Amino acid sequence: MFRRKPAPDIQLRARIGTDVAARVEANPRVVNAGASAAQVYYHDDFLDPGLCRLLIETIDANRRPSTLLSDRAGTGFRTSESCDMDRWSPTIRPIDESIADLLGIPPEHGETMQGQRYAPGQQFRAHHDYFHDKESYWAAMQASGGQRTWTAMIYLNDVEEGGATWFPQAGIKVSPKRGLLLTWNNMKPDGSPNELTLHEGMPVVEGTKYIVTKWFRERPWTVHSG
Ligand SMILES: O=C(O)CCC(=O)C(=O)O
Ligand SMILES: [Fe+2]
Repeated sequence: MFRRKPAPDIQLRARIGTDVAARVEANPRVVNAGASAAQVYYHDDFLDPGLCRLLIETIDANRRPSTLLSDRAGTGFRTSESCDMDRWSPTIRPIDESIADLLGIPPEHGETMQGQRYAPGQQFRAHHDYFHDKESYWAAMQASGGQRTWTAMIYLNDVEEGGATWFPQAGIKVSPKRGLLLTWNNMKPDGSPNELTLHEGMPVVEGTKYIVTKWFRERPWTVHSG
């Protein structure tokens, strides 16, 4: 009898999941967040305060309303402001490379680091970072490096109140803390999308929240214009 082989992209995603998890598990500064439903880890003080401040200044100088890939979400879904960080700048590049090195993923797989700023009341409602292959954007994403595997986020400041990153189904809530890097695998260990990685950036109540986010693709990321 024939047993159908898993598609190659599923195998690739499974391998990335295993390799990255093994690498971060072996890093004494990385802590497993303890979710059984998803591979979630954090690293305290990943970025020093001076660099956090510099990134905040860059975000403030370049911010514009955040956008969404999905055509299904309504207004109010992602109300923050964002900007792309220039990966070739002498300050951003080493940070980019250190995140990639932490995970053991080649830097070329990383999308441009994105800065985000949330004022009081602003939020990013519950979503998945992986691409849904039924959505209209999928063909373009597949052509530009394929599925998103791991996400890495760094909180650039402490926030007076609110602004936690909440994974309601995996049962994890992380409060912003300057320099803390949070990372998770958007795929399951078998390489299929992990729906339990659903997460949201909860509304900021008091203060301003600044983060940078990197999404890693299964293959090298390429920008397609037009
Ligand atoms: O702001 C947060 O805590 C979450 C941000 C997020 O989910 C994202 O940028 O994909
Ligand atoms: Fe997200």
